[in-house]
Amino acid sequence: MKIVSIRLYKISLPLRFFFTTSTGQLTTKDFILLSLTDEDGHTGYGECSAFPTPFYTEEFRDSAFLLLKDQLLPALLNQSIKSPQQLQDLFRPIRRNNMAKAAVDTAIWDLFAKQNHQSLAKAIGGNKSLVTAGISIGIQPSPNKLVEKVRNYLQAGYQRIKVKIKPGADYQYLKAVRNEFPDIMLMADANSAYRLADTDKLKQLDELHLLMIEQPLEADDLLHHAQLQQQLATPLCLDESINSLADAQAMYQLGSGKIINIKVSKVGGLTTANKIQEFAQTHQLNCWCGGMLGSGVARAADIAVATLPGFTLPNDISASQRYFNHDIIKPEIDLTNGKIKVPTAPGIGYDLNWDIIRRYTTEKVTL
Ligand SMILES: O=C(O)CCC(=O)c1ccccc1C(=O)O
Ligand SMILES: [Mg+2]
Repeated sequence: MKIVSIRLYKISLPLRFFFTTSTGQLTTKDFILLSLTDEDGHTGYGECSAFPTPFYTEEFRDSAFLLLKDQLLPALLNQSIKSPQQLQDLFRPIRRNNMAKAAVDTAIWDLFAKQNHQSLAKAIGGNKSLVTAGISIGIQPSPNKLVEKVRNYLQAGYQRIKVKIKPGADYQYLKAVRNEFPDIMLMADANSAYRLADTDKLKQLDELHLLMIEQPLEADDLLHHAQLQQQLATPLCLDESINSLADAQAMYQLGSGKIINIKVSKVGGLTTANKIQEFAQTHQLNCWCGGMLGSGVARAADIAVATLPGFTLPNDISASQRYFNHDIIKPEIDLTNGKIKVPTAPGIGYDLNWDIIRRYTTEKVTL
C-alpha cells in the first residue's frame, strides 16, 4: 500500500467526569486523530493518546504532534508499505515516543484490514466475539462516594472494578468497597505513588483479596517491584513499567509481577502489543487491555487487541458514555451484559462521526 494523503487533528472532547489519579486531574480528553488514505481510496484511522502534560509517560500531546508532523509521517508519505509489521523498520531510527508511533501503527493496521475486507480483530489474529468490560474509577472525595460510584457501575454491568489509590486514599477506600461488595473483582491502581518503604502499608491490602495491585512503584523500578511481590500475596500488575517486549521479558525474569496491563498506545501499537501477549501466554503471565480515556478510535483498537488469546482478564474498556456525551465514532460503544461486541465490519468497524470531530477540533494539518 502507498499512503498518498495524511491528516492530523487536535481534538479536545469534554469529559463527563473529572478523572483524578495519584499524579493529577484530567478535565478534558485532548488527543490527536490521524487519518491515512492510500492510493485506492481506503482510509485508516489511529489515535495518539499522549496527554497534555507528561504525567503518565514522557510524551505529551504537543511533542507527539510535532514528531508525527515533522518526522514520523513524512517518512511514511509515498512509501510502499507491504505489511503493518514493516513499520517497525521505519520507526527504528526514532527512539521510544511510543504513543506517536502507536497512532501510525493502528492507522496502518486499520487500513491493511480494510484492504483485506477483514475486521481489525481478525487481521491481528484475535479470536473472540465479545470482550469483557471493566471500569477504572478516579480517586473520590470519600470512601462513601466511592462506594456509590462502584454501585452504579456494577449496575451498568461492569465486570471488574479498578480504583485509583494513593497514600492516604487507599486501605479505607478499598475496605469500604470490599465490605459492601464481598465478591466482586476489585483491584487498585497506584500509578507509582508508593515506594518499597511502604511495603507494610501495601501488605495490609492483602486482606481485601484484590485481583491485583497495579503499578505501586516507579516505572523504571522492576527490581523493587520484584522485592515487593515476594512479600505480597496479592499479584502485582505492571502498567507504566511495560513499554516493550524487552520490559515484559525482564519483568518475567525478575519476578516483578504476575500480570501485565498492555496498552496499545504506550507499547507503540498493535504489532508490539501482540508480541507481548504472546510472550505472556507462553510464560503464564496474565494480560488485560488498559486505556487512556481514549475516544472511540483508540477504543476500537483496544477492543481488537483484547480479542487476542493472551488477554485473559477483564479490560479497562468501557462504554463511550462512561467518559463522553458524544464520541467521535458511530455507533458509540455500548455494553451488553458487561461485555462489548467486537465489530465484524472491515477495519476498526466503526464509522467516524464527522459532526462531532468538526465541533471539537482545534487544529488540523494536511500532509
Ligand atoms: O481508559 C480508561 O478507562 C483507563 C483509565 C486509567 O486507568 C488511566 C488513565 C489515565 C492515565 C493512566 C491510567 C492508568 O491505567 O494508569
Ligand atoms: Mg495504570
